[in-house]
Parts: sequence; C-alpha cells; structure tokens
Amino acid sequence: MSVKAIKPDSKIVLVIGGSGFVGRHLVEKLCSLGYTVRVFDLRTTFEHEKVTFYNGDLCNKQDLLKCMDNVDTVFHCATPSPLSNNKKVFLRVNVDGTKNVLDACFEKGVKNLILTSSASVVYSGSNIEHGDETLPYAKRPLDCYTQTKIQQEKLVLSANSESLKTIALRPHGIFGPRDPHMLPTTARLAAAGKTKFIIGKGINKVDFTYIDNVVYAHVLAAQQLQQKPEIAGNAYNITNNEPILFWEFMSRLLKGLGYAAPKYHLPYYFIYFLAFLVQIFVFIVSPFKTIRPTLTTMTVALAGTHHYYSCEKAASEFNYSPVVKLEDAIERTLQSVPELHNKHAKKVK
Ligand SMILES: NC(=O)c1ccc[n+]([C@@H]2O[C@H](COP(=O)([O-])OP(=O)(O)OC[C@H]3O[C@@H](n4cnc5c(N)ncnc54)[C@H](O)[C@@H]3O)[C@@H](O)[C@H]2O)c1
Ligand SMILES: CC(C)CCC[C@@H](C)[C@H]1CC[C@H]2C3=C(CC[C@]12C)[C@@]1(C)CC[C@H](O)[C@@](C)(C(=O)O)[C@@H]1CC3
Repeated sequence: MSVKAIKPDSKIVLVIGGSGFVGRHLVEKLCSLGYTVRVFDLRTTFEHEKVTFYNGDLCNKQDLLKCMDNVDTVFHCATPSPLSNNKKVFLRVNVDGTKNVLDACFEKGVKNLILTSSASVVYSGSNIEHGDETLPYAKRPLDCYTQTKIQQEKLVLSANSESLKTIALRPHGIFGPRDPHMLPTTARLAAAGKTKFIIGKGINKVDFTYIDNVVYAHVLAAQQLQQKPEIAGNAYNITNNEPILFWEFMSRLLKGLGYAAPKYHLPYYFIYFLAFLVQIFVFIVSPFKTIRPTLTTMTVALAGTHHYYSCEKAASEFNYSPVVKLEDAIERTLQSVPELHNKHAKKVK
C-alpha cells in the first residue's frame, strides 16, 4: 500500500502549522499528489504556487473559520516550540487552540482531522522499550509541552464521530532537512563546547523518525480514514522502526557537523538533579526574566533513558512502513546542511 495521487484539485486540505518543519514537508507532499492545499499559520515561511496561505492565530476561531470552507481534511501540526518554556502559551495553543480547531471542523463540515501528536505522551522519564499504544498517558509528564500534548490528543480522539473522523499520529524524535529543533540545537551546543559529555552509560536506545516517514504516515492515514473507519479515534506510533543508541545517533550528527563525538561519561542522576535545580531557579526568576534552558529534566531523561516504540499497530491497521531507512536519512539530513552539502553529497545513494 502506498499513498495515492488524486485527481488534481479534487480535494481541499488544510495544514494548520503548515509553515513549520513537519507542516511544510507535508504541504509539499500533498501538493505533489494533486491536493489543493491551504496553510494556516502565524507566519509564512515559504512560497508555493499551488498553496494558499492564511495567516492567523488558531486561538482565534474566527481566523480559522476563514480558511475552512469546503475543506475535506485538516492536518493539525501547530505547536509552540517544544523547547520553549512557557506554560501559558502551551495551554493556550495546544489545548484552547485545539478546541477551536475541533469546533471549526464541526462547523465547516470537515470530514477528517489528523493530529500530529507525540510518542512522548506516554513518557514520564522512565525507560520505555518497544512501547505500544496500550501504554497509559504519562501521569507526571516532565514538561508542560508533553502535558498539553496529552490534553490535545485526548480532545482530538474523543471528538471522533460519524461526521468528523479523527486520528492521532505519534512520531518520535523527528529529524531531517529544515528541522528547527534537533540539529540546530545540537550544533549550537557543540559550538559552545557543550557536547563533550555522555549523560549516563550511553547504552540507552531511542527512536528517531525521518521527516519523510512522518509525512508518509500522515498522508497514508488521511487516505484511509474514510475507507477504514475502524482506524478513526485511535492513536498510532510512527517511527523509523530502527531504534538506535541515543549517543551513537548524536555522535553521527556531531561528526557529520564536523565536531568530535562526546566521550566523557557523567552520572545520569547527578545531571538529572542538576537539571531539576536549574528548573527551580528558572521558576523563581520567571516573574522577572524568561529563561529557556536546554538542560531540563525532560532533555536529560531523553538523553539518558530508553524510549523506543512499536509501530506494529500502524503497520497492521493502515499499512505504515518507513519509506526512508535511518542510514540514508542521516546522510540526507547532513547533506541538507548548506555548509556540509558537498561533503555528504557523494555518500547519499
Ligand atoms: N519535531 C519533533 O521532533 C516532533 C516530534 C513529535 C511530534 N511533533 C509534533 O509535530 C508537530 C509539528 O512540529 P514541528 O517540529 O514541525 O514544529 P515547528 O515549530 O517547526 O512548527 C509548528 C508551527 O506551528 C505554528 N504555530 C504555533 N502556534 C500557532 C498558533 N497559535 N496559530 C497558528 N500557528 C501556530 C508555528 O508558527 C510553526 O510554523 C507538532 O504538533 C509537534 O508537537 C514534533
Ligand atoms: C549532544 C546533545 C545532547 C544533543 C541535544 C539534542 C536535543 C536538542 C534533542 C535530542 C532529543 C530531541 C527531542 C526533542 C527536541 C530536541 C531533542 C531534545 C523533542 C522534545 C521535540 C518534541 C517532540 O514531541 C518529542 C518530545 C518527541 O516525542 O518526539 C522530542 C523528543 C526528542
């Protein structure tokens, strides 16, 4: 089963957050398949002759209603930056904003809503090995991003109905060209000399998901929601199906960027406690100054524990399987970094 091209301009789709990393890759794929694509976002970050851009705030339902006439399917992939540290904004966008998206979908007769959720909605900092969708939502999420992603997913899945089919896709550790989070943060930390250390023993395995596989899953799910109503109302893990040692993956990126791989080990619980103290300090000064630390209990836990997931449910219920293997994905990602283009071009198959 693969994603299908459609009769050109026979279906109108809306990508909320379409100017972002996942959103833009999704928009480009949908256009290539013949969809009429609209983008709703706070900002416009690119031009495309086949795309109609609507600038607005999904927290303002009137803004949303303006772009939803005759829309068949909505892809909701808007979020404040996961590494920002603003609880109010997360609650406002991921929870109140998602309520607006659902209300607008019902008002405008949208048939399908695909939410880009996150595998971390079941992660509270303990090891997860081959975790499937039966795992409960994290009772104590490590940050307000994750807390609001849980609330968001619950809202979307409980809205599933005869008139609006909803589905939540849970990618994990998305990377690829134009990623604004993982690679740039890694490069910034490396440039500051902060990537000499391995947090913990370095034996924790994690999932990373190449952007083309995430986009493929979104289109596949959207194309099957109507034919397979049984998949509606469900959440599905979406990964590369190739769990890798976190520090091996990071070392590949760092060496690809021209930096040395981390080599000195730091005790995991010591760094976790340090991160906890940093967060207390950030909270104390927050009335006076907003600080966005990279060292948080969430990022330390992600760097020091197992967190990889099973995609068997997506494979069996809507035939998902990754279209780009991890090795190729890493090379393509490094090749996409302008200053590294020539160095990696020859390696890409
Ligand atoms: N990047 C990852 O590793 C990852 C992993 C799993 C899930 N996700 C999920 O994928 C989705 C996309 O993430 P991304 O990495 O592309 O993020 P991103 O920051 O690149 O894009 C998010 C987009 O949402 C827009 N947005 C934010 N607030 C808005 C508002 N109030 N109104 C309208 N638009 C608004 C932003 O302008 C931005 O263009 C998110 O739902 C995220 O939770 C991301
Ligand atoms: C050498 C350094 C330790 C490198 C630091 C890399 C770090 C910036 C990334 C490593 C794992 C990434 C990650 C997300 C953001 C960037 C990292 C922390 C993530 C929190 C982004 C939001 C997603 O929804 C996420 C929670 C998910 O489940 O995919 C991400 C988890 C991994």
